[in-house]
Amino acid sequence: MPATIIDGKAAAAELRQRISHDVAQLPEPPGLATVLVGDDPASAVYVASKRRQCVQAGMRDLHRHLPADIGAAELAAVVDDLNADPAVTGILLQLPLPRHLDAANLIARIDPDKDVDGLTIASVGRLALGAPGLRPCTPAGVIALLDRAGVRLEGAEAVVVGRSHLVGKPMAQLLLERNATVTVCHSRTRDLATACRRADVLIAAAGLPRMIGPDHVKPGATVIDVGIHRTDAGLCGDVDTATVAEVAGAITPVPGGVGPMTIAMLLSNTVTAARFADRKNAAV
Ligand SMILES: NC(=O)C1=CN([C@@H]2O[C@H](COP(=O)(O)OP(=O)(O)OC[C@H]3O[C@@H](n4cnc5c(N)ncnc54)[C@H](OP(=O)(O)O)[C@@H]3O)[C@@H](O)[C@H]2O)C=CC1
Ligand SMILES: Nc1nc(=O)c2c([nH]1)NC[C@@H]1CN(c3ccc(C(=O)N[C@@H](CCC(=O)O)C(=O)O)cc3)C=[N+]21
Repeated sequence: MPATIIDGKAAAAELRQRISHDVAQLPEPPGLATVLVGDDPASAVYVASKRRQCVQAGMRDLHRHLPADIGAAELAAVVDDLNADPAVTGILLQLPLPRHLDAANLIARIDPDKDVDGLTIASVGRLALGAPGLRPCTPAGVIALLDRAGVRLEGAEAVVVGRSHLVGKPMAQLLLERNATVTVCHSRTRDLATACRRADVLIAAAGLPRMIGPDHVKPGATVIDVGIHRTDAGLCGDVDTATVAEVAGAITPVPGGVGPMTIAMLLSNTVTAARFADRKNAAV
């Protein structure tokens, strides 16, 4: 029997409804500052989508578009401005940055309480300690999607392919927090297919088009495809969906899977960050 398709678009729409409701309860609308440097076409599409959904949820869109040749000091000053601006409750620095800029340095400047991408050292530390904080959007979206699909994580074998700061590593930590037994694979993993076949829940986030085939999947497993690639034949993920769907129990499509959940979680983090700001103001 072919796999159940996990509908990320529907899950994201549901989540956005809840977020709009939460926004309406806040004393002030949250403000999201998306920072786009240069004109990478894929980044422009994602940022446009984030901004549109931010406005639809009743939040303020405080976008900054900066030239590709902006200097590091100048961009740092923009981040400092956004940190200091009380109307800005969330800051997202869209990656990748042009090559002459050091992303790690710039991310480190973001106020952790406004870090809606969950990428600052403070956010990473809070996640590692299980302390309250802002979690990276894509892994948080994957957990929300698994919960909604009724996938049990406690005691499950979870395998994550990829160990980036943006996706793989925080994904592994969130799965661990939910009491899964977690294996993390990467480019130096010796026998990827064997490692992946352990998985009750397989998360593909390696960034290689259709690299996960039916040989990587235990019959009945849940397969979450984080990858996103533009090819001549359209969008595809890291999973060869058509063949894997014959083996898996459930699978996320690309598009319409993890992508929409990433943006919904960004909105959710922006609401959380606005609550942090409220609490700080109340304490003053
Ligand atoms: N849908 C969404 O919302 C999002 C989608 N993405 C997509 O997810 C994918 C991953 O993104 P990101 O984590 O940023 O990518 P990175 O390129 O930063 O990381 C890729 C990871 O995969 C590992 N890897 C590479 N090749 C192999 C291989 N042959 N076997 C096993 N592991 C391998 C790398 O290992 P090593 O560390 O050893 O180099 C690395 O850890 C991309 O397609 C990206 O576009 C990303 C963010 C959000
Ligand atoms: N600081 C930072 N934070 C990020 O979260 C971040 C980033 N940089 N850089 C790039 C990746 C990629 N990413 C996606 C977001 C939405 C979709 C998405 O909505 N995808 C739709 C399709 C959209 C389309 O047509 O391209 C879908 O899968 O259905 C995909 C990918 C966030 N990223």
